Amino acid sequence: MQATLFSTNQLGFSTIFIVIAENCRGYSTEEAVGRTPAILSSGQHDKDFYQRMWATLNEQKYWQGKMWNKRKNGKIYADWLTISAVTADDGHITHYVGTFSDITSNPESSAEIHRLAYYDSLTHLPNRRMLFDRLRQALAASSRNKHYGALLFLDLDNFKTLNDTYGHSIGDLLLVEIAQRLTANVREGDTEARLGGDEFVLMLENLSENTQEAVIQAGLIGEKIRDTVALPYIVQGLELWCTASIGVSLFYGHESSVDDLLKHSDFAMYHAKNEGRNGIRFFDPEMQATLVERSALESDLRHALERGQLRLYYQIQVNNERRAIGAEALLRWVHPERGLILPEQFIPLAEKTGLIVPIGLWVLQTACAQLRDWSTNPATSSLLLALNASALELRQPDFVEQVRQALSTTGINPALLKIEL
Ligand SMILES: Nc1nc2c(ncn2[C@@H]2O[C@H](COP(=O)(O)OP(=O)(O)OP(=O)(O)O)[C@@H](O)[C@H]2O)c(=O)[nH]1
Repeated sequence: MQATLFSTNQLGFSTIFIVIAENCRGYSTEEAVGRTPAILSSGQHDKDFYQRMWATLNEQKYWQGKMWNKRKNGKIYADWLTISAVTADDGHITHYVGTFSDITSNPESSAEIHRLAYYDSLTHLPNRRMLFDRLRQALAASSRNKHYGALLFLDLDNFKTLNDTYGHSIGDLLLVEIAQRLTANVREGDTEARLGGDEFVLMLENLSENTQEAVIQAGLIGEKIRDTVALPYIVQGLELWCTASIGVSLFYGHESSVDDLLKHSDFAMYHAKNEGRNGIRFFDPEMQATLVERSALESDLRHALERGQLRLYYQIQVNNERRAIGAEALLRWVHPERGLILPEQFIPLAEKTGLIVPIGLWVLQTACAQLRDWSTNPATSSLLLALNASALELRQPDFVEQVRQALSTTGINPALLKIEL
């Protein structure tokens, strides 16, 4: 344990700063004498901390506690600080004397030092340094497993106005709430970090091996994050609204450096700001085009049902004697501009957006209606009809009820309907 004795005048300025060890936190005796202990200040303690310390010192003439300090080389460490106020005969404080003892090697302090070095003290999210470490590991993992990853750069919109309107401490509380929402909305294993100010980064790993799919995955997660951030917040009884602009770049192995990736996402985020904020922008123009195309398709898909653009085609199945024994219902989307769209192009989108549930219900009702029509004709009345349902539909709590209702409304023989996963 290294101890350093110091003495200051009433205003806290050092008159003597005696360095017992040869080298005090990197400062030589010549450098330290005449300076205040504030040269060791790490910026980790807020105004309140110092106010409380001075109040105790002046009232009780004594204070001791742990203080996070900074060495000359910038490294943060823990000191145990003991200060006594020295008084004259009439009781007024003439100066202070104290000792610093380096307690960095205490296990508890080491853990805290790690936290200070790698985590943001306001939100407790990983900081820039931790993000860069994780990003380096993620690039190495991506180069091994050949899966894409993505870096999403979020900057809150007009946060300065919010700070100016409600005050910095409300702004701080909002930043904490936003950090919690980010954490709740990504998968375990993904990293959410605060770079500082109103800037956050999400690092997604293990996206698809296929570029287009990875773009769509990152775009969907970006949209989910954007929508989640935009929901209202209640902070100290105030209802606050805040949106974020998001820039995205994908990574694949070591194709780009860590610095470049962050720059790319930042650059894309500025594009999102310029386009009116509360938006998502990919760094790569082709990826952006994929995202725009997917968004257009999604918005069209939302209307496809009500506009009667979905069709069920029936592929007849025959037995060895080439007699029809059943049929499989095949779903197609007849898009007014794009023509016939196959399920593999729109079912994943329907599943990700939840549209699969109303679409699945339509398929079920349409298939049952078809069976009812077939039941009136002896040539088709015993045909078995098979249709596909997605796992998401089966997980709906009212799925069984919906099937029961479709059967009873149409009055068909349930044995003729086959639902395949
Ligand atoms: N409450 C709080 N505010 C911070 C903190 N760090 C930075 N800020 C403030 O966050 C604001 C960031 O503003 P900018 O991102 O530059 O601008 P903006 O108002 O968000 O506008 P756009 O980014 O252009 O949408 C500034 O007013 C900073 O003072 C912090 O830790 N707490």
